[in-house]
This record gives sequence, structure tokens and C-alpha cells, in this order.
Amino acid sequence: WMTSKIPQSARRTVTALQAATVASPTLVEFSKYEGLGNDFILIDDRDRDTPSLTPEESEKLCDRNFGVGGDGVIFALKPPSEGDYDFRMRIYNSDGSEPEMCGNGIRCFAQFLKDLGADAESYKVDTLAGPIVPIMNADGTITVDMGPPILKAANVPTTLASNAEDDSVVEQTMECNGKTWKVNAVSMGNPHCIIFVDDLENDIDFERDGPALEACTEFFPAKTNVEFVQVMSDTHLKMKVWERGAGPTLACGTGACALTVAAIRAGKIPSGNKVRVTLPGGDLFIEWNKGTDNKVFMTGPAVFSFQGKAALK
Ligand SMILES: N[C@@H](CCC[C@H](N)C(=O)O)C(=O)O
Repeated sequence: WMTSKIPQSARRTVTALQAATVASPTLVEFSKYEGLGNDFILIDDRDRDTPSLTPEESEKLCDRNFGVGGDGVIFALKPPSEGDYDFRMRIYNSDGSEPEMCGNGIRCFAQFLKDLGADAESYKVDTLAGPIVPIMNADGTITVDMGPPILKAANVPTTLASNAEDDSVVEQTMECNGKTWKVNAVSMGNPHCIIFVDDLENDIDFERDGPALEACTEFFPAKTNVEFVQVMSDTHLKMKVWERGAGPTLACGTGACALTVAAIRAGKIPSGNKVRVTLPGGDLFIEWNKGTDNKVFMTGPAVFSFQGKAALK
């Protein structure tokens, strides 16, 4: 009797709504991982050459209210046919832009592959920043051979005048956001603007200075990740990061590598040590083989959080 009391026109509306509700959305299978709280949606695209999601779809999935939530989406792809690679990694930032590399991301990528059944001790991964090699440690952490830092100003890229050997930028003066900064420019495949401060909590207006420096395309034409760093001791650095394309994150692996290199080059700490970098989400350990093979090694965790199917909206 209930149905008979609903007017004909309203019944048509209800039927239309039901049809809309039952129309099945496209579902994406994903796994979620984090490295010191820098969190990523991992997609198993090992049968593909290119990502199965567009930058726009990735941006929607990263939304923390309407999607899964994450600082980026990482795709595990088929290796290129040449170069003896095991896999290819591509990543979109949470705003849909595509960076060349991601340090915490590649540890999550390696752990994801391990959880999918890969059992090698190390992998040669093709990235837009060149070959990167994650090494699986017995204690569950992952060490990554990040390759050599890129110091030449034009290759970072920065338009700041080089003021050191190798055409690099060390403690160079830069005007941005109405302030004068002492800037160090280092690329780990992706650009980093590193600023040393005496007091991380009081010397910067993080929420204003971070985005202003990120978008300072006059000096960093590809935009830049921004790291504010306090030197705690010869082997301990503390940092806050404002990431290009993602904003404030709890950790940045390429950033930790870049700022360690910058600290050594600026004479803030000696070379030859393993450096502990404290980020908002925890610690990474960085070594720069300056003077030998010039490579940077990063060690830290990568942890599975959850997996599921998400609607593509
Ligand atoms: N969180 C990452 C860096 C991700 C890329 C960055 N936002 C960029 O656009 O360069 C890391 O751990 O390195």
C-alpha cells in the first residue's frame, strides 16, 4: 500500500535515482604505502608501458576527502626493452604534475613489488631521473642508490647565478616573497631549493614562504621543492619540506639527499659521515660518496597501509 500512495511522477524520479545509484563506477585496484608518512597510491601496471591513469584521475584519487588520499600516485610499469632494467616507475604528484623522481616513493615501489612476489635483493628501476637502484635490507629497511647529485645550475634547473665551482649555486642571494634568502640549488633528478636557518620553528613563515618559493619560476623555471634546514650537529640535520606539486608533506627522500649534499658543499657539516636527517615523519639516513663514485645513498622504511578498489569519479 505504501507504493500506491507515491504519486506517479515521484515514482519515476525514484526509479531514475536508483538507476543512477546502481550504475557501476569504474574501479581502480590500488595499494597504499607510506615512507615516514609521505604516502602513495601504488598501481600495478607491470603489463603496461605507460600509466593506466591520467594525471587528472590521479589528482582525484589523491584527494583526501573525495578520493583515497595520498601525496602521489606511483605506477609499476614494464621495464624498457633496453638497458637491463627490472621495472619502470612513473609518478604523478597529488596536483597531477609529473616529477622526475621520488625518494620515499621508490622505497614504497620496491616494497610493493616485494609484496607482489618479487624476491631480488635489488632492482634496477628506470625513472625520468635515470636508473635508480633500491636495495632490500635484511632488517626490512630499504637503501636506495640515488645516483650522483646534479649541481650545475642550468641542469637543476635554476637561473640563479652560479657562485661556486662546477657552475653550481651555494648560499646564493635570492629575493622572493618580499624577503632575501641564502639559497642552495641541488637536483636529485628533481629540483630542490635548500635554505639553512638557525631556528626551524621561528625563522620562517612556512605556510607562506613554502608556496611562494615553490612557485618562484623566475629563479626555478620548473618550480622547485623547498627545504628549510637546521643543522643540529655534524651528523644530524632537521628539515621541513614544502613539495612542488604536493605542498607540505611529512617527508621527502630526494629532499633529504639534496640537503645533505648542500650542507656539505656549504661547509655546514663535514663530508664522509652517514647523516641522520630528521623530517616531520621520522628519520632518513643519507651518505654521499663525495670524492669516490659521487653517488648518494638513502636508507629508510616503506610500509604497507591498506589496499582496495577505488571509484574513478
Ligand atoms: N616526496 C618525494 C618527492 C616527490 C616529487 C616532488 N614533489 C617533485 O615534484 O619533485 C620524495 O620523497 O623524494
